[in-house]
Amino acid sequence: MSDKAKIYWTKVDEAPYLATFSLLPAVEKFFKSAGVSVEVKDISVAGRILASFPEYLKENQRVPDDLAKLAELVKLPGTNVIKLPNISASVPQLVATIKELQNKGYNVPDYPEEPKTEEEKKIKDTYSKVLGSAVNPVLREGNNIRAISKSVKESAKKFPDAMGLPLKPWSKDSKTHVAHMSGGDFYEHERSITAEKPTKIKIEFIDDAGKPQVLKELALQEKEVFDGTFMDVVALQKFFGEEINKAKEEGILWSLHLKATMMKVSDPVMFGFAVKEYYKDVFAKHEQTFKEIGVNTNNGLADVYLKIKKLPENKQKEIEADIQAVYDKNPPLFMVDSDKGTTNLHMPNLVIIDASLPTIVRDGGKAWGPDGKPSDVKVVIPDRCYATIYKEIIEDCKVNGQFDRTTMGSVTNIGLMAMKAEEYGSHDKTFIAPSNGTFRVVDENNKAFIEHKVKKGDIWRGCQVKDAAVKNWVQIAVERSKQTKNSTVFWLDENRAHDAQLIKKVNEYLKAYDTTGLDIRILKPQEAMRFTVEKVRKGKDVIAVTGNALRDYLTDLFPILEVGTSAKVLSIIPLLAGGRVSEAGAGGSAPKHVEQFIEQGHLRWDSTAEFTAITTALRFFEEKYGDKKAKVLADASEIALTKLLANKQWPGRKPGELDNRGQHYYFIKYWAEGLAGQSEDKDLQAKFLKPAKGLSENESKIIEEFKAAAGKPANINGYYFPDEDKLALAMRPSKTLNNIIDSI
Ligand SMILES: NC(=O)C1=CN([C@@H]2O[C@H](COP(=O)(O)OP(=O)(O)OC[C@H]3O[C@@H](n4cnc5c(N)ncnc54)[C@H](OP(=O)(O)O)[C@@H]3O)[C@@H](O)[C@H]2O)C=CC1
Ligand SMILES: O=C(O)CCC(=O)C(=O)O
Ligand SMILES: [Mg+2]
Repeated sequence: MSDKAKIYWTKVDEAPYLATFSLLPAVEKFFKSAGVSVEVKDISVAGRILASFPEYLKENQRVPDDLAKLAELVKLPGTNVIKLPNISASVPQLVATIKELQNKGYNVPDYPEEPKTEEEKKIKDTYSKVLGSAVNPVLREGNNIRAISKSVKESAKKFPDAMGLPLKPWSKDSKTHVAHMSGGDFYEHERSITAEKPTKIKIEFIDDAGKPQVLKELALQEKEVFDGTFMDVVALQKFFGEEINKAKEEGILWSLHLKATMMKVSDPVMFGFAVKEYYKDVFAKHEQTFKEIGVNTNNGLADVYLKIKKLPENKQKEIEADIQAVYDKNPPLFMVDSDKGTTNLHMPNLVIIDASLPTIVRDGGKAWGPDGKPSDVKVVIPDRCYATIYKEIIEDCKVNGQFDRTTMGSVTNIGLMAMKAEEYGSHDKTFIAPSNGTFRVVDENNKAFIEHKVKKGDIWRGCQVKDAAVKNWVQIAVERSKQTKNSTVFWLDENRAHDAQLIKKVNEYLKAYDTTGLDIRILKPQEAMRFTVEKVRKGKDVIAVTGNALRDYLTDLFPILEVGTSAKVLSIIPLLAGGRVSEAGAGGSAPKHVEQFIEQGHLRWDSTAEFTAITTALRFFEEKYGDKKAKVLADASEIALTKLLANKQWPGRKPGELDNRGQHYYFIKYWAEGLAGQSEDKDLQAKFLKPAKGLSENESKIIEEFKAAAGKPANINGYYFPDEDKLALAMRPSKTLNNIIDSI
């Protein structure tokens, strides 16, 4: 194999980070046997913080900026990355990571929430680049193909209730429903243009006294789409208030579903308004105190609990009692952890719409209440751009009942996200109106093509999509449609300004292909959901071609319904420059799994997604360079996964059951057996004969060694920045297995 044979493996956070310590040592050995080397790149929150502040660290504590390096690499033609899910950090997560690093002797600066000096402003600015969705938009330099592989789908049909949690029945009289705004939202205010030629533009704010301020200058490429919109926060808060009252009358839980991680500037602010509204009696009574101690509602109720620690005990008690009184008056909140009293409004990163909505649909419209019991729930999704898709599927379930994993079809997603498309590019173009005034987007001649009159506090957001990204997205959609002959739906709404621009492009670019005999259509998101749900209920497969946010939403929703978890999804990003990113799954980093691992020594993280990413990364070498060894390795890894699924060897939820480490063992065993059993490549066959024999003969011994280590707390001395020596020991408890792997 050529010297290009390198795979970049990302070091991330939480459960997939832990899992890597067991899986990667074996993967490195297998890859090496085909001449493929593995280079680990650290994109964890802790790693990114350390890389951002070299001047604060001792020489031996400094680390390279791996994300910046990867950002360059994904723009080169031969780059092959295996990307695992990483944290898109909220402020509370960032602060917790900083604290952990400081406690371990890394002198990184505190996060200055309200910077006063120039130095503090600089620090906050640096941290803002670590916050939120800071990795994915940078690495995803291509559009996304997320699908469920045949073997995974087959296995879900065979074992419908054993993969993830089972689907629960819906009742026709479920009171669960989606509530969204009817005006004043991003949907209503959106304005959009397509640049006819390369154009320099400015986003500016002019206050009511006429004083202008330039917020951002940027250059649009030819045929690039730019849109601007805003959320009227007075309307938003009024909407929250009304829906809180209605949920009380309806006797159901109140829940809020946003994407405060990916939409790191706009959504925490919206979240903050919900906190202020739900706990408004507390905020009214303690307004002055909260101001003095610097409570920031965007960080959730947890920030109140954190900041009141500065107050005398009796004052703390009074505030805590006032918070309790709110629960007696208001509808019960959707809970994140009812045992610990953690609510939906505790922190902005706890309930994330892509993962939270599917579980409500999966659970028959029920969500956990403060009493620890499942209950009907009001699902509040303020903005209408995407709320209607969930409305549609929930109403459909009330009429047609729960889906059936044994018969339902599959939804593949072709998601637009290349070149920071749509919401991904909005972070540095989102602004909170500093006063009443006007946001204007002007061209070189100072001619405004977008103008929004706003009130103080309104949230203004700009997005872009480059023409090359859209062209590539249409191309992938057509290719997939041709390969599968499945109905292919572009989820675009002609009544949304941005979508109207995209519809023109899609219609134009489709003309370049012979689409005879294909079913390609453009439907509004709500209608697209109706169409898709109807098809999948009949066992038909559908291709959903969507923008960035719907990519995110649908790639958790359908996999969770179809196969129990988005961890079993195959994600490939064909990079525009010619390389490939194989993403592990479509879900996140499962923080609850880490908690369980630390407390009970059981890691329930399912690595199916990593296994599929291993295969697709190897296939890249096969497809691009015709590499035979990579092909043999890829074939064997695919067969290994099929065997693993046929034997139901994925992690159970409780200690004593197979966990992530055991799952890795079986994958490695089958992979080695596959290589030893094939004759396409004699070298590989010879190399794996002995390890395959060892892995097979020692099965019961290895499983015993795993069992001996299970069920006890795992001391890894940390969460965001654990002791990696301890972690390696905890994740590799079987000496017998380690010896076999080390001998390869
Ligand atoms: N690609 C990326 O980089 C992504 C990163 N994220 C980040 O992940 C974090 C957590 O996000 P959250 O919204 O809680 O979503 P997650 O997908 O991490 O978790 C939701 C639930 O899904 C289940 N789950 C997810 N992955 C697996 C797996 N591999 N094996 C078994 N179960 C799994 C778990 O269910 P149960 O607890 O019932 O076992 C988990 O609690 C956030 O910091 C977010 O920013 C989120 C999405 C994508
Ligand atoms: O970038 C992020 O914040 C997470 C994105 C996500 O959830 C996804 O891509 O599925
Ligand atoms: Mg997602």
